[in-house]
Amino acid sequence: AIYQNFSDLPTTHFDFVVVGGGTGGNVVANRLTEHANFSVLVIEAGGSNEGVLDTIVPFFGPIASPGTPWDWNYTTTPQIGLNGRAVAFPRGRILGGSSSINYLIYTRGSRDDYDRYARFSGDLGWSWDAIQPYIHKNENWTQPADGHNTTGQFNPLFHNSTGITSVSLNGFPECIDGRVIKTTQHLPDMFPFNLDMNSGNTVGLGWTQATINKGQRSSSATSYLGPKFIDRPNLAVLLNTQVSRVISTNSSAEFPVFLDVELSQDNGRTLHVVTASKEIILSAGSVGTPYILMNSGIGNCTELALAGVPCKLNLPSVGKNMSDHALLVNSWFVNSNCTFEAAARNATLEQEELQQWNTTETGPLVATVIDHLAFLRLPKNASIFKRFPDPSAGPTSAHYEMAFANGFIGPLPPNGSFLTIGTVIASPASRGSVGINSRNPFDPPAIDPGYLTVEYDLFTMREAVKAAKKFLAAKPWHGYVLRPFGALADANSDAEVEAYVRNNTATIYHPVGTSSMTMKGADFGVVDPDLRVKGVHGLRIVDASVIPFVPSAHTQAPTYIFAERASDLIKADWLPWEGV
Ligand SMILES: Cc1cc2nc3c(=O)[nH]c(=O)nc-3n(C[C@H](O)[C@H](O)[C@H](O)COP(=O)(O)OP(=O)(O)OC[C@H]3O[C@@H](n4cnc5c(N)ncnc54)[C@H](O)[C@@H]3O)c2cc1C
Repeated sequence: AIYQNFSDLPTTHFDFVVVGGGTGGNVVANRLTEHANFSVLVIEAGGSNEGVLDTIVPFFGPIASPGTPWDWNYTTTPQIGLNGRAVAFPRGRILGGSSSINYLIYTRGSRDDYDRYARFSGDLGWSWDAIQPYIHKNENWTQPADGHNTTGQFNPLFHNSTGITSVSLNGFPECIDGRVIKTTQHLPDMFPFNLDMNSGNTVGLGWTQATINKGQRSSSATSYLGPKFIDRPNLAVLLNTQVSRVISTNSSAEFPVFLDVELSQDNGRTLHVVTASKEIILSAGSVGTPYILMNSGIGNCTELALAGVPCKLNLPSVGKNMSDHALLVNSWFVNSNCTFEAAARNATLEQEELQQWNTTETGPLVATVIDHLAFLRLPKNASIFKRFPDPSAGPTSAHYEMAFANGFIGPLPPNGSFLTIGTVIASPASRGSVGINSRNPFDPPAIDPGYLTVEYDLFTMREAVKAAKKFLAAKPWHGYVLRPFGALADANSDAEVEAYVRNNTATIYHPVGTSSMTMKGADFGVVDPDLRVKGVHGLRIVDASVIPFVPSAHTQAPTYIFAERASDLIKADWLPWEGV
């Protein structure tokens, strides 16, 4: 059941307490409550996702954040690599977490990404081959909303309908689709067509797959906590409740045991405690999880002391090692009346589209704004590799990504129709952190993603912009693309492109690694390969923060995959006789 008020909870004692009802947390809550003997409480800072239109209509993904009630509304620290700019850093604050406010793109990552996780953690269970059952447990492949013929747009060999979260191709064609695909035929060496970037090989250009169920967003709230599951008697979900700390009952012991969770429904004025008898699962995401650890005295003791927080366990990697995907939104004026702007500049048409979605769940609003993605590699002989090692996981991972949209993304300029190619550093070398400045857990953390602080990343984004220009110089775009929009118009020489990159780059919202998994016994990292927090008992982490390197992919599917395996690891510890 779902509870709004702490005082309505039938008990304050549960087997497992899951902190954060987001992407990873709701997977664990679902899988653990498959066992009638396990009681689970999920604590979520945000409110219900029910009826929140901006989080239901797939096309509205970009307006679900930033600056909305469903976003934590964080801002980064001033970024040296971005000429001192601080940028918005959205994180979902609503049941479903970031899976309720993201852009719905479904990409698993590459074989090399997972094989690197396995090597790095010393646990073969994280390898590409080993995680396949967890992809199946998560994915429910679904027909697109318009029921169109999907032959040639994906490879059915790599999909299945046995899982919980719906995934489909976009259910509405965009007017640029033909041109995008034709360009792969005109420039096959640089932009090869990839029938399915979820096959283990991400490289190439293909059709977007997205977490959409017949025209509606499929989030961890609508899927893992959907009607089939939410009424389980052993599952309780408490909304509008922020966890401030986890508390140990024997902090002087060599191995402190953390089983109490401190929480508040009024920003810290009133504090309550709930208790787990088996484990606390931290699933508060790449910002929330390390921040809860630090507020609990688990982190770099010197830094905790500066913030006035008494240290319980010196674990210096907490909050460090963040890798995120920097994004640059590049737009061009185009000669078309068939872009997003047609409706965005016409209130009547906009209303009709919403009406159509409302009545039949068809039309332009059933699709995410991105119709194609390309994951691409720098040439082997790129000059940067003389000075920097290749940070990608291997040949099936990309160095950079391009995301195609049939219009402008963001506040609309007064005139014109647009084409947008977002360029992304898919395998960045820069690293950032989540830090603590205050002993009040309800104050925001200090988020420093360190964008473009390594020269390799600047080079790669520069080459990505040049690649986008080459893409649009191909024949299919002749007569369609008119001219670059904004500062892109003046970005011609390498130096000018680099200046444009520093002045305009922000994030595509994929931070990972702030509670990184490392080998058992390693003297760095935050969790072991079974995702238990090093040096304590009672705490496990199940969210994107454990992923040691950002994959060559958008990060929701990897988070689901990690959480599905994590659920089996937890069951293996508490139900060993079931042989999971
Ligand atoms: C705007 C945006 C667009 C994105 N687009 C895409 C995309 O198109 N495709 C894709 O694959 N990925 C995308 N991502 C990334 C992807 O959604 C995330 O990587 C993934 O959802 C992270 O899952 P998580 O479980 O780690 O965290 P989350 O899903 O963010 O869950 C964390 C939960 O914990 C709660 N929480 C945090 N702190 C506390 C606390 N102290 N007390 C109680 N609750 C707390 C939060 O409110 C939240 O519900 C996007 C992300 C954003 C923000």
